[in-house]
Amino acid sequence: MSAPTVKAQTIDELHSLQKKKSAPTTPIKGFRVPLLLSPKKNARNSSSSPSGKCLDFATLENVPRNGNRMQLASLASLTRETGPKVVRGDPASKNQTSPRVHQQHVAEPTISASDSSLKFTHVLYNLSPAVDCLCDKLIHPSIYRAELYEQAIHYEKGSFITSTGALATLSGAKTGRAPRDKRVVKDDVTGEELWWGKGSPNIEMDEHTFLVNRERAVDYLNSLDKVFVNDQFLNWDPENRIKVRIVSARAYHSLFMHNMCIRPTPEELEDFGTPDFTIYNAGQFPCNRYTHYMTSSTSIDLNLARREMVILGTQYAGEMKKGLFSVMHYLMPKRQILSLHSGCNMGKDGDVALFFGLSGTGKTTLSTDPNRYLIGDDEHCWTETGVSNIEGGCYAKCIDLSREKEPDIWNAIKFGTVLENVVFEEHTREVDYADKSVTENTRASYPIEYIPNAKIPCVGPHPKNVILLACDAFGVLPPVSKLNLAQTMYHFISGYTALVAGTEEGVKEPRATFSACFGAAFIMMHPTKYAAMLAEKMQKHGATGWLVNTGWSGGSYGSGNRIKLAYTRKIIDAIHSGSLLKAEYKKTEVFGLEIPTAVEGVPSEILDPVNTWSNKLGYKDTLMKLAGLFKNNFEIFTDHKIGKGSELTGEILAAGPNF
Ligand SMILES: Nc1ncnc2c1ncn2[C@@H]1O[C@H](COP(=O)(O)OP(=O)(O)O)[C@@H](O)[C@H]1O
Ligand SMILES: C=C(OP(=O)(O)O)C(=O)O
Ligand SMILES: [Ca+2]
Ligand SMILES: [Mn+2]
Repeated sequence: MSAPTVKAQTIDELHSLQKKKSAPTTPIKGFRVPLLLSPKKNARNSSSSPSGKCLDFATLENVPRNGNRMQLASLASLTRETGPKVVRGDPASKNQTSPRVHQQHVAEPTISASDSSLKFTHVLYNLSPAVDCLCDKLIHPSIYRAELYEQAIHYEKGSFITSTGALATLSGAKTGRAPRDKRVVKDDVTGEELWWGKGSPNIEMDEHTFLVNRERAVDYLNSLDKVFVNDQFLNWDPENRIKVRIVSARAYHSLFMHNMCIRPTPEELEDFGTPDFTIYNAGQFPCNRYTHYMTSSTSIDLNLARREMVILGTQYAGEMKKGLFSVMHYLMPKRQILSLHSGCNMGKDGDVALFFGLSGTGKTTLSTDPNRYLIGDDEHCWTETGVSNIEGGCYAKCIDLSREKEPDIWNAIKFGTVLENVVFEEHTREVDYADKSVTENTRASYPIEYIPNAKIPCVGPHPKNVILLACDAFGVLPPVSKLNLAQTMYHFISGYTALVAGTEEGVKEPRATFSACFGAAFIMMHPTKYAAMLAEKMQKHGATGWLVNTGWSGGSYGSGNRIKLAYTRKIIDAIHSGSLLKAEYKKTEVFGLEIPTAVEGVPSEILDPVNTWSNKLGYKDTLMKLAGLFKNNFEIFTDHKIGKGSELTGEILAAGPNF
């Protein structure tokens, strides 16, 4: 589970991985991305520096509750009265002669002032370098995106425009999340409310250490000439919408969150007010590993009481998205709303399906279905009235992406899309999606409206089908099984998948992962809390549970093959249409799963995995091995009750493998 890191030893090496040196075609001298901004060697001393019209950072408490002013407090140091002066706009902007500042009090320099209080930090707010208030004119999203492109290309090495117009970026040394470096402040309240200890993703830190890291991040951000501030929303359910602010140092991060969160209208931005939650992303700067609770130079720190998150030592953008998801996993259940690590789509008749699954199991691929409306690919809420997407964008894996198999995702990779860690051909700027030189975890982040069938607003009625995706690299789980409620709960709490480890390490043996609620890295309370809510909702609304293996068939990884995406799609079609509910079923040994004898468009012999293995003994051994892993994993849950009565709990315990 450790964070994927990049294979390069130096920054230059990393950057050389990104571009493929093909045989030279026509040498196009000087063909590079044109510099769209007026370059200034020393932006700080440029004409943009205002004279005397700047302000000190106020502390959070001192700031007027006013949309325009709040943002200037974003970088407040908690320990110093004076600090860098904040101005709005791009320091390199030509026409920016006297930036307007949004607070009247002018700080008197004091003898104790440090150098940082003498400098300016420019805030690019929901990116508009224009100094005038952006609220009085309609700003097209394309302008935001173009400005962020310009910032990235001009200032961030490794940023390029690909042949389809996407922004290729590098996330640096970290190319995946770092769950072991996540810390959560344990105080009187969270100590009681959250899930701590074995199996829990919440590793404790104290308030003081949080403030140490917060100060480190804020000082780093303050030392820069400019920072980006995004004010956006989470959750398409208007009654449970959360206001988030992201303060970051890179245009890449700002564009990523612009795509991933819900984008406010200019009117909403004007009335934005105080955010409910703030991220300080100082990912280029490490934490001090001698700080208490730190075990590496990376730290992702969550403080629920302060409603803040601090990121140090990782530039992987997914930390922000999934960090906010953790926050929702705390806030929503407190309102009796179930938060879900799932994709979600809806048919023409309004039938909604949820797709649960760990990373790489197919949530994004299978919820993005040209025949259905996409509600969202990764994070949802289920309330008394139905489902809502938490996000405003999608984050697709793009390793081996093909136009033919995943046309909607392919076509979404265009201007405005952030393409992380992909390799492209130097002259044509065509991306080679098969190339894993930088990482296997290559990603595309795009606004949800880039998918033609997106359902805007991203809400829908109660789900009819709950699909649990497992990518079983052992190759013993059936391609599809119909689950009763107890089995659904058993598999939901287990959260199984087995992927193959990094291919280059020559790992032959698949590695099983059990991640409670198919998202143990993100849940904040005990898994049974979410499971009980899911059981209650599925029962109430008559939803059917399904287990779909998107992994191996005909043998484990190494001898078998991954089930063809086209077959999985046929299986999913049959679930959606209701035809699979009426199929004929038989029960498997050991796992006791109900499997259909036929599915339209899928060869019947693959439906029972035993048929696909030529080595029958090998099949049985592998099946027993997996069953044992399930049993071991479930041990920590046997003492917990699900829901009010003990009946369901007993049924759930009995719903696992029997041997
Ligand atoms: N049978 C299959 N079902 C689903 N995905 C498959 C299948 N075979 C290969 N894949 C690939 O597996 C990956 C699934 O990733 P993705 O949908 O992004 O996962 P998630 O959103 O759950 O993290 C995609 O790259 C997809 O092309
Ligand atoms: C973004 C992530 O989610 P997923 O792989 O589920 O799409 C992640 O786990 O970093
Ligand atoms: Ca995802
Ligand atoms: Mn996904």
